[in-house]
Amino acid sequence: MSDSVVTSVMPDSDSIVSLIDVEKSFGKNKVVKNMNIEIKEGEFLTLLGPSGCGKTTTLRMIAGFEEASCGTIKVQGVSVEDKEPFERDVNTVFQNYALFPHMTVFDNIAYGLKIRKRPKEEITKRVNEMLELVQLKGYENRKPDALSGGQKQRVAIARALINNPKVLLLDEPLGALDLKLRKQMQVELKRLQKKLGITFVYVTHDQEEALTMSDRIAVMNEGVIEQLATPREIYNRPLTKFVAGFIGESNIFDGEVTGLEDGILSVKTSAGTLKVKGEGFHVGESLHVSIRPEYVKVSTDTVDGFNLMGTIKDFTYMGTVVKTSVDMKDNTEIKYSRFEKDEDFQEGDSINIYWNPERAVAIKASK
Ligand SMILES: Nc1ncnc2c1ncn2[C@@H]1O[C@H](COP(=O)(O)OP(=O)(O)OP(=O)(O)O)[C@@H](O)[C@H]1O
Repeated sequence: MSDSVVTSVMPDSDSIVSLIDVEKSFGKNKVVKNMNIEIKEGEFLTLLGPSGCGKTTTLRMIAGFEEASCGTIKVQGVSVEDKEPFERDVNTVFQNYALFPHMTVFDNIAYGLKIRKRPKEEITKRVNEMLELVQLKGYENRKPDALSGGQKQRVAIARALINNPKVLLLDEPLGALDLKLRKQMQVELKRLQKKLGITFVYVTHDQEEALTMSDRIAVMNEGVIEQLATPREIYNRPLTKFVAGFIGESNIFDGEVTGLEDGILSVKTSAGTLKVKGEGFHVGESLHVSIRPEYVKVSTDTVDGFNLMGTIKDFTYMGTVVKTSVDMKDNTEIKYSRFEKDEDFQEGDSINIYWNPERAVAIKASK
């Protein structure tokens, strides 16, 4: 991976979990490659990426359910290779809740303290605190079967939190919930994490969920971290073509630098010429340019530095925004979005596309 990704890793001093050159292979299949992450105490860090990119495997290595093929994993500065999962100061919440079906809510939550043989009064007090925390007071005598998906997940979270872990590992914890409940639980979980100050390492393939909840996101692709940064940075300054395409919606062009002036690059693409702000590029260099649909502007006149002509294909009403698709001469499609339909234009109209070059992102072709 690039140097710039490595330098965005936080210093070791305030990290609670460190992955240093961690790799994992199943047979000949290397599914996690050269992974370096420093997770800070109290941080909400999300591993985000498409199915099969190695998120769960990474989480399972931190938890101790999977052994790293090489590299070092530290929790609170101490290497955990030789420690069993229960000896690590981490707890895991799974997508399928993994509750004990024959036990009541109370007993499920109490489980971690019971196996540690804590006094009865302490267990009752702590379980009641947890019930309050996850808003399940009154449900203590129910069995998991008599709970909704959201309630089951709250029990799973309470059960994981009762031991006061330093780090909570969450593997797609909201994956089984319907959209509305999922959104509600996202807010609840984030609030809970802030309130308790516990470090969360969260796995999801849902980019919107990651953007909403995380302090930082590690975007993974084929076992590699492509970018590790804040949601805002990831959204506004994607470092690779993959990140630009995976997070939110983007129009992505492949092109070549034909000129540069005051930090603005002129770029030739098969759809036409365009402008983008970019540093560290030279004339003749290949690159990708990414522009979000909300920043694309249209005009009947040509705009200085741009020669992106297209024909409006259709308008799609998306609820809050109207998305317009434009056919370009190279058979690619550019999308732009507005809160309301642009009354000046109709399907079939020829238009010029342009944008503020500072809103577009120049990405090195090697990435
Ligand atoms: N025990 C195993 N044996 C062999 N291959 C495995 C094993 N566990 C995972 N893999 C493979 O490792 C790769 C990464 O899997 P992993 O579950 O970490 O991906 P993921 O990003 O969490 O995906 P998803 O979002 O679908 O859960 C996949 O190709 C998977 O098939």
